[in-house]
Amino acid sequence: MSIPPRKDGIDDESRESGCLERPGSHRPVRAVTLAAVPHSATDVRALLGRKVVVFVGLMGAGKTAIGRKLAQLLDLPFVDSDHEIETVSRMTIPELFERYGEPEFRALEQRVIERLLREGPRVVSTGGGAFMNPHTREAIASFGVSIWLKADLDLLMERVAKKQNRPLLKNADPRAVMAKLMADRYPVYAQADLTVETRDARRETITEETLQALASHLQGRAGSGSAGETQ
Ligand SMILES: Nc1ncnc2c1ncn2[C@@H]1O[C@H](COP(=O)(O)OP(=O)(O)OP(=O)(O)O)[C@@H](O)[C@H]1O
Ligand SMILES: O=C(O)C1=C[C@@H](O)[C@@H](O)[C@H](O)C1
Ligand SMILES: [Mg+2]
Repeated sequence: MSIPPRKDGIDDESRESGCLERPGSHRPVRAVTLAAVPHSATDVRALLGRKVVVFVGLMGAGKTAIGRKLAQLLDLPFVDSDHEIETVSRMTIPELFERYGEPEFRALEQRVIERLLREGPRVVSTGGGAFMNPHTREAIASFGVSIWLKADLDLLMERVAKKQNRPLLKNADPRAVMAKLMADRYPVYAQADLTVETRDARRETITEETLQALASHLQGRAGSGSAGETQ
């Protein structure tokens, strides 16, 4: 009794040698799948040139945590705009909101981010509302590559519950506030050059995924085609 042919029509010898024969041809074709080769941080740093990497997204998405790690990989300085605002004003963000109100905070945020963008290649993590300012968006588009770190509501709420330093969430129903911010802001964040979906995974994992998305985006600009882009 002969062994019935496999359903895929590939005989065992061809499968083991990795060689298939095209129907109607006698030229063997090697059946190998080329795995995508990950880009090194050094390559990505070179592709970046003078551009600033800018993280945008909602409170708790991990802009500060992932931005800092990505900066280490790229061997670039890291600046968090919220921290920079606190340094120049010598006040905490809750104090700034309380004493001067949100519009003053937003004006200072715009000035600080514009300065950071002009100071040369670096990784900048912005505060959650920064990208909603059209002037800031324009400046980021001129000087930087923007990355939206996108997260779902449960993850954001789990993360922001740990600290009480976010004035917008000082509310009886912070989850409803966050849901409203998602509805208002996600269409604007979607204008970022890249979107990286984040989740409950190790910081190193999300950082590596971000590095690879950035590499694909920058390569797409240098050559043809791109991956991991929003638009
Ligand atoms: N991948 C991760 N795994 C575990 N914890 C994380 C991860 N990313 C961030 N966190 C934690 O979640 C919290 C929020 O992260 P982070 O401060 O980086 O968010 P953010 O986007 O900068 O928020 P904000 O806009 O309020 O500054 C922090 O306590 C941080 O340590
Ligand atoms: O989402 C926002 O509007 C904010 C986020 C924080 O990073 C701070 O910039 C501030 O609490 C406002
Ligand atoms: Mg932050």
